[in-house]
Amino acid sequence: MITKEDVLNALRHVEEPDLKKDLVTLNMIEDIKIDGENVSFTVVLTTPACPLKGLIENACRNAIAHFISAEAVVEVKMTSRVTTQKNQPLTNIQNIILVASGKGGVGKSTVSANLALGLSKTGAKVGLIDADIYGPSIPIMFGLEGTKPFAVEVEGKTKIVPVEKYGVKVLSIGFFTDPDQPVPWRGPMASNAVKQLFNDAEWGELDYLVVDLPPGTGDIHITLSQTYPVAGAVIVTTPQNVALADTKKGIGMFMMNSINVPLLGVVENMSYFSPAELPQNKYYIFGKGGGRTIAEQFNAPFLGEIPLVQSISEAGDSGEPVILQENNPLSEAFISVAEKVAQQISIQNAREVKEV
Ligand SMILES: Nc1ncnc2c1ncn2[C@@H]1O[C@H](COP(=O)(O)OP(=O)(O)OP(=O)(O)O)[C@@H](O)[C@H]1O
Repeated sequence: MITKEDVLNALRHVEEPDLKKDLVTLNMIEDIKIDGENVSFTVVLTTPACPLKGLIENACRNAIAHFISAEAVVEVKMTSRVTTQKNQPLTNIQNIILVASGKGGVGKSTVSANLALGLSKTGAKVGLIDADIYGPSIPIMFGLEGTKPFAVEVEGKTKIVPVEKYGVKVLSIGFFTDPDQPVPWRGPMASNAVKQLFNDAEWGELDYLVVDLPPGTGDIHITLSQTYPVAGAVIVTTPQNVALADTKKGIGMFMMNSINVPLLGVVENMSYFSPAELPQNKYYIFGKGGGRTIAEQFNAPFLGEIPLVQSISEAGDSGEPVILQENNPLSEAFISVAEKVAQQISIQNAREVKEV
């Protein structure tokens, strides 16, 4: 007769590849049911975006077959509970992800939009803050130009309600400014406006809150990093030397002692040009491999290459980010970036728990 103990003992042989501990020690096994030869249980992953889902499921099946019985009929249910950063004061927001770049125009907003949607596609609850005070482009990318969010009263306080589009809750500094009027932001004024998007909004429960920062290094970066415990920063760069030089400065800022934000990794955007009529051709017009080299220099994960393709810019301009297109290799490239970011956060959170 198979017992729950047998199942747990077998699953002690399955290691979570990123967290380097077995699934039982990590409390990832729940709801074990046994009926004769039928065994079922749930594996609780640390993110729905887990790229190792299939691998872990197979390892569980093999462990039951090997350590209990090859005759057992195994049902593995996969679910997830996103782990949280320690000391997170915004109790309903589990992980804040900053998306930054050394230079402007490298595709930071494009990556932010597709990253938020990629995380949401895998089943996570996701919010997106557009904190790019110099050129908020998220309203255009989400087809939300001219949108004015509602306000609600929550426990006697007025709160802004983020606008929900494609399953992601969005707030942009652009919802509160006139697109035709320049706003001469003073440093503290800009930081306070961005902080309001965090504190004075009714976000509800979020697994991930992606923040599209202004380009470069400035007040907003410092204020946010020092006010909220940020899960980490995703750095977007293009492969040219001029972009890479500024990228190093951007990364350097997050690594300063007073800021100390973990690097979740580097995304190289506009890695090569592929014409629509010859999609298999790759032209490395800005040089090759710069993003990967920078990631290696800072000992950070390389999260992927995104080509320069007309449809990415068209999708952004038309308010439907490219990741929404099914069976498009570009969508897959962005989903892979989202999975790797979620994976890095899980690793980071597991490390923090150990250190507490
Ligand atoms: N991989 C790509 N292929 C084609 N066009 C792209 C790609 N990435 C970004 N773009 C286009 O380049 C322009 C700039 O991109 P985006 O607004 O994302 O950059 P940014 O770094 O956020 O800029 P800013 O400095 O203004 O904040 C947009 O028109 C966008 O659609």
